[in-house]
Amino acid sequence: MQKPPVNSLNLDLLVALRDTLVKLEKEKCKGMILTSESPSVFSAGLDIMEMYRPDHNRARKFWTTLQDTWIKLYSSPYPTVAAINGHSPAGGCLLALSCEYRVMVGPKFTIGLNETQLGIVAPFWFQDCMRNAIGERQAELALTLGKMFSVDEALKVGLIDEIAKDKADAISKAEDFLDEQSGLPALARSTVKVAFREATLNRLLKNREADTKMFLDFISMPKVQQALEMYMQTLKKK
Ligand SMILES: CC/C=C\C/C=C\CCC/C=C/CC(=O)SCCNC(=O)CCNC(=O)[C@H](O)C(C)(C)COP(=O)(O)OP(=O)(O)OC[C@H]1O[C@@H](n2cnc3c(N)ncnc32)[C@H](O)[C@@H]1OP(=O)(O)O
Repeated sequence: MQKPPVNSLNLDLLVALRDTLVKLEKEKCKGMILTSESPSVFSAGLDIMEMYRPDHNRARKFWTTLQDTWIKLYSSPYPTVAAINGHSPAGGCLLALSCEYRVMVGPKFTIGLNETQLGIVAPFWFQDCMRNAIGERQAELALTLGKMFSVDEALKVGLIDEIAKDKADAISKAEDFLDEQSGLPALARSTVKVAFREATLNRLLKNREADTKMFLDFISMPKVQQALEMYMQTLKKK
């Protein structure tokens, strides 16, 4: 990802990500490493400006493109690794969680689904991804608190798989993971992957329109708009 300053996921970046994932699948990609050009941020998550005082049609397109991107990434037949070389809150954490393996550069960055802290709610499929990685108990604790994990905490709870000392080390560890996968029969590998992920995928596939409506209704609430405005001001003041 290369959208300075913080790889916030606006409609343009999501379209680019989705189209890349579609292309990789068509071209029978052997493996993908998702990382960031920024030296300190993997992705700041959804672009708050896409939710603040939104145009209804654009907001719908934004959300359905996010759903498409997640579905493509989560169900990709080829192996995927997140080389998390910076902070990874909310939607950034979702992207990492949707890969098969996570290597994160330590020690100073943070990762987690922090939505509760902003007065917004992580959608059920964000929650499902966290639950699938760290288990029901730890996911409930993390999501209700909107907890951002340090790299050590993330490793301990199973949110990431390995710690790297810098980006080059993260890429090298990610390549080791991909090398290990490359010797396996591709169809067997991808069938097992999709079997593990099917229930989570189907939950969104069967409820896409309801999920979109919930998002549009939610961001239309004056209280939510107020919370987003205050949050943007805090970020700008910083
Ligand atoms: C019942 C209801 C059910 C369902 C509801 C449905 C849906 C609701 C939607 C829920 C989903 C939300 C998922 C999300 O992803 S929300 C976004 C959460 N993201 C964050 O909280 C991250 C915020 N950013 C930061 O913490 C820091 O920026 C970060 C640590 C990433 C980097 O810090 P750094 O010091 O390097 O940079 P900053 O100076 O803070 O930022 C630089 C500029 O970038 C702007 N910025 C930062 N983050 C965002 C963002 N997410 N969107 C838009 N813009 C962002 C920041 O304001 C700075 O701008 P300038 O001051 O330079 O103009």
